[in-house]
Amino acid sequence: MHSSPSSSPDTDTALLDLLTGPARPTAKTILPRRDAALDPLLIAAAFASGPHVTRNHYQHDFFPGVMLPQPEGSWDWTKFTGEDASEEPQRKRLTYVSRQAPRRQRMELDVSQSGKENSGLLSLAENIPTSPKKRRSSLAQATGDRLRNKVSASPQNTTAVQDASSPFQVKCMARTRIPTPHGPVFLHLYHNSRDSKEHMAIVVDPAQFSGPSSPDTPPHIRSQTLDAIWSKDETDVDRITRGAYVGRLSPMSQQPSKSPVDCDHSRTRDQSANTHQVIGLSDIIPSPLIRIHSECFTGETVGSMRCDCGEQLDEAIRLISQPISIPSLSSSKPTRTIPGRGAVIYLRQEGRGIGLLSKIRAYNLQDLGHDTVTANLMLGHKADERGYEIACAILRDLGLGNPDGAGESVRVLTNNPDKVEALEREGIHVVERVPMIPRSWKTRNPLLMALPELDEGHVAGATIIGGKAVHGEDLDKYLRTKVLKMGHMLPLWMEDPER
Ligand SMILES: Nc1nc2c(ncn2[C@@H]2O[C@H](COP(=O)(O)OP(=O)(O)OP(=O)(O)O)[C@@H](O)[C@H]2O)c(=O)[nH]1
Repeated sequence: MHSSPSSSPDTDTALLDLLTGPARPTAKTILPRRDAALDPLLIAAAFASGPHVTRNHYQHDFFPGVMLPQPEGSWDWTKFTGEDASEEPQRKRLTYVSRQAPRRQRMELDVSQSGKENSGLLSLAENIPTSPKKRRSSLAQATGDRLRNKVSASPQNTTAVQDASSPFQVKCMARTRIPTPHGPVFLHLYHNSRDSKEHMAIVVDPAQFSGPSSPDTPPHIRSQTLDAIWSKDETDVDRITRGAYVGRLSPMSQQPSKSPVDCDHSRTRDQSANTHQVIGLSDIIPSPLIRIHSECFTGETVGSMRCDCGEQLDEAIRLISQPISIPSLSSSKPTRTIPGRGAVIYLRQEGRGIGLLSKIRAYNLQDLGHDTVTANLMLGHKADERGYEIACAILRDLGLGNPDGAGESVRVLTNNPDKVEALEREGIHVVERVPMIPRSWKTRNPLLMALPELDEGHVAGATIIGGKAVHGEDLDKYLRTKVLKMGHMLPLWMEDPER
């Protein structure tokens, strides 16, 4: 506002007040500061009542916020309630709900229960504590003999690892059909009595959609524990809902599977084996192709190019799904083709068993120049902390790897010699190791580029399911470390880029 030359300052102020109202009194005008900043400790001590308040109360946060690193006097005193210090502070109690059955109940698993359908493994496996490393030995030792007896008493309901020192069981809780870019698979979810993780089996066996197996076809790959009758009260709908059905499930087709005791899985397999012996079919039908795969969230879900795990999972399903040509036994019959068959056992052991948290830290150490192995060691882990006992129990449940019992030998997709050794140690009969050559190596290595199986469709792209080949500095380093430090059986062809 401009004041007119004729107006006085008083008139101007009066006019201003008229238009805007009188100036508000400020805190400064009402309560002028007379003193220095107050010491919050002194004030807290003044408010505290009784001699029981000592200086230790300050150290133990008796006066919340007083000890926080704030400028002196800046603590918000409106938060101070002035409560009697002799009273216990009211703490909000959280309610913890345990998924674990009481210890007494877990330990009471008895041979006497073994005749009872659905009594043992289900409750045991569903109530396994979440820290398997600490609990493993005590639970296994305490219940060892009882569980072993139990398994032998009801073989159709559980599949046990045959290692007497650490007996445990697996049970297929549910199965469903999953369509993939490579064809349909059956996803099986397993519980086990050693850890609380949901390990899985991805079974490739599309022949199951075409009806029961016949003497001149390989046996279907099915879970014995899934097909078992779990309880007397179980209805057909219950069985179908958990995946115990045959053929292709649809609104028009809903046929529950029979218990292995009734149709006898083992007999079916034995019969097939016998038939194979007579006509020599087992010699010409290759053993099912399997892969034991360890979870890799970064590689499989995020599409990380630090490793080739996503690609390996995809490649394994692709290779297992490839149709199999069977030469004819008689000259009058033509060569025939049967659908590919096998399984990926998907183990929840992220980061070679060290877990996702440690793996993420290991990646940062790798960025600092360390390789996969030294990064693990620097974090106090072993280079590889995985175990394969659960995988073997799942294989057995699926009738794989145990030709002496009711199963078939297997071919294993891996470059890792430790895996083959671990499977054989557990009694899995491996007839062949099939190498997993990284897709990018097939496209970049001049020696491998001529491979007839090289799929033109898999040239460049992402690493996740249905993806293509990728390569990069991190991945090259990762693969080199596998070959040079972990003994993976891959033909190393590229120069060390850091030289
Ligand atoms: N600790 C750690 N784990 C990793 C790293 N990269 C991938 N992994 C994990 O390694 C596991 C896969 O292991 P691989 O060595 O690729 O495969 P393998 O199963 O031993 O060998 P192959 O059968 O030949 O593929 C998964 O659990 C991944 O999460 C890494 O840099 N550090």
